[in-house]
Amino acid sequence: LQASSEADKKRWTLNDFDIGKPLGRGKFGHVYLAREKRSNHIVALKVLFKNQLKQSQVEHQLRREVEIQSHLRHPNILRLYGYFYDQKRVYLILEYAAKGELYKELQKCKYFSERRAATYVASLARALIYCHGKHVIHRDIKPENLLVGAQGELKIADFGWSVHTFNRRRTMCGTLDYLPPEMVESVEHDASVDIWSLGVLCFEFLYGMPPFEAKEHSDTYRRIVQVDLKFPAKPVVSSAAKDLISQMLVKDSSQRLPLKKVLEHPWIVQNADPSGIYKG
Ligand SMILES: CC(C)NC(=O)[C@H]1CCC[C@H]1Nc1nc(Nc2ccc(C(=O)N(C)C3CCN(C)CC3)cc2)ncc1C(F)(F)F
Repeated sequence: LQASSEADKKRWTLNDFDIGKPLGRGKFGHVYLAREKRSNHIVALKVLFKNQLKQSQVEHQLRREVEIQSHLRHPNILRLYGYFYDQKRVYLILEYAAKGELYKELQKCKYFSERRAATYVASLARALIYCHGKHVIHRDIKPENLLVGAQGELKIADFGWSVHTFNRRRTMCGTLDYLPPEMVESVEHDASVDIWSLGVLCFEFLYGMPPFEAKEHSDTYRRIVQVDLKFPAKPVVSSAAKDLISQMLVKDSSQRLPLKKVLEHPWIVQNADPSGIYKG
């Protein structure tokens, strides 16, 4: 698509696109496969209803997130090419991830092999190092927010909702599982919240469930703030993987393993495919 410096330099309209099949439902509307007519470029078109955005007071957050997202350029971060709106809807022109939603793949496989998990964790660590380098945090990296590109590469695709779910609303409806202690206790937090969430994600990749899961929210809260980390006996997971997870799920955010050190951890070095692509 027209690589403009600002996503909104080009005035896009619906007429610029042929709309294809629906890809599924996002929180505030549907996502469609679409083709930009001039370039024949395939994209995903996310349609958000203005009245729903208004009801949930997310318009300004969406605007800020679109602003951030349109300036991020990384192979493991889903591109936002631009946006436009009409009377009732906002349309986001997004990169199409050909292999769909990672959480569905995780549900299907139950849990991933150590090589697959390590490859994904390494590519996410690289994406987060890039984001932190641009002072962008809260890339809400739970499985539901990860998509898979045509070559099997992971794409962080959460823009918008991480800010939305991140504030008090997340404690109302979104999953708590990924919240680090300082967010559960709603005290100051910084980029190290993403190290915690990556640790939670690594655990869920290997065991098929997040580490502090509990029936009641109050129990999940308690398990998080107490860092009640227990590794199940099954499936069998290497001690190197458990060591890495234990160094990321640390209550004191300043003591969490820095992302650069995550990439140097023996478990990652020995298991992650350097290309960031899991070849099975
Ligand atoms: C991160 C965010 C929270 N999630 C989302 O936005 C979700 C909400 C709905 C779709 C997805 N959003 C996107 N999805 C894709 N690709 C894609 C998705 C699904 C399939 C798939 O498995 N089917 C169509 C299958 C095909 C088989 N049938 C049976 C079921 C659906 C294949 C490719 N690319 C970009 C986006 C994006 F993000 F740009 F919008």
